[in-house]
Amino acid sequence: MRCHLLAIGLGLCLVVGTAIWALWVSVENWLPFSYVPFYLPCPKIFNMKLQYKGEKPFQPGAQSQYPQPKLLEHRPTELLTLTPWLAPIVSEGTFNPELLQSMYQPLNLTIGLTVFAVGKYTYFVQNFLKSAERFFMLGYQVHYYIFTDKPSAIPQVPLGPGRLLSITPILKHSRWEEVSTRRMETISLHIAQKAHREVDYIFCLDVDMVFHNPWGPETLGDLIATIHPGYYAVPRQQFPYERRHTSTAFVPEDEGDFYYGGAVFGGRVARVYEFTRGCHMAILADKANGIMATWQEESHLNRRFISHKPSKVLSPEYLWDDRKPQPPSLKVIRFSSLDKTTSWLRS
Ligand SMILES: CC(=O)N[C@H]1[C@@H](OP(=O)(O)OP(=O)(O)OC[C@H]2O[C@@H](n3ccc(=O)[nH]c3=O)[C@H](O)[C@@H]2O)O[C@H](CO)[C@H](O)[C@@H]1O
Ligand SMILES: [Mn+2]
Repeated sequence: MRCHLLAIGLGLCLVVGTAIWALWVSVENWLPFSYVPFYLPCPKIFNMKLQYKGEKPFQPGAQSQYPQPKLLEHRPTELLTLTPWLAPIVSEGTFNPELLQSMYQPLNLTIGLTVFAVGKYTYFVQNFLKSAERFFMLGYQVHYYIFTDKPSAIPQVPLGPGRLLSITPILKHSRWEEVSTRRMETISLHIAQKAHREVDYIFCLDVDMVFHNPWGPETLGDLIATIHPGYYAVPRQQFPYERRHTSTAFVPEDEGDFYYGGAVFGGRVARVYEFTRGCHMAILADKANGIMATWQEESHLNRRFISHKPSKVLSPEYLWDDRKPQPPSLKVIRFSSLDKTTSWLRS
């Protein structure tokens, strides 16, 4: 009798258990799919096929009178001029500005420039823009894209003909690391939503910097990286790459070409879209694991440039630091970061 009762009891438990499980499975299927907001990289936009502004055929320019290039001439500069994957390294003396101007000007190109000014960093916008109006891509159409949490704090700087400025309001994140890191996400979304229809090339620059000398078409290329002024003379083992295996930005000791700065990168708008989107995905993966890379998006940028080599590399002329004396190997400083009170700015 007791055996019978036990068997019935067990059977009942089994039936009830199965019923509860079946109910849970069906309820789970009914529940709407829920994302944690940060993990949501806007799937709709990322799956869109972008219709870019239109390919410009590259045609030889009109100018034919310029100094002859000589194969046997000694090196044009003390700096390396070519990477091992045959990308040019741009520095003074490696190019003829007039020749490049005559080749690129007829193409009627539009160059985008993204700058972020969140919180107290709006303080830098005036000098950044004034200096850009003097030196950045003169003679080309330029579209400045300013991202800020305080549009009213963006000063009116007179712009030359063919030069436009648009302001996109963004949220202020409380931690400065987050502000800096989120740039990859914002830039890729902005390219997908707008910039891919408006510009041919796009540069993404820090705002706490000023132009001191011309920045022209020598900087144009598919994917552009810039050598960081702090690490151009340092062995790769000492590069401040992310060294934790748990991060997607991890770089082993025996890998890496140059240490690139997060303050200057760019290229053809389609390539910058892919690049920033890739970095953003990697940042999201880290975020999911509770990791912030050592140098935030700069660590991810460096990781990505190892597997997605830049087609052109800018020398530290294009990313200098005013606190450092100009070394004899650099003939000009074109763009340089200001000495700033970091604790005040980031507070
Ligand atoms: C020498 C040095 O230490 N360089 C690192 C530092 O550069 P920086 O000290 O140059 O970083 P930063 O303070 O300039 O921040 C990067 C940019 O983000 C924007 N911004 C940042 C914070 C903020 O509150 N509001 C705002 O608008 C702004 O455009 C700024 O130029 O930090 C970066 C973070 O990615 C990189 O790791 C750099 O390697
Ligand atoms: Mn900076």
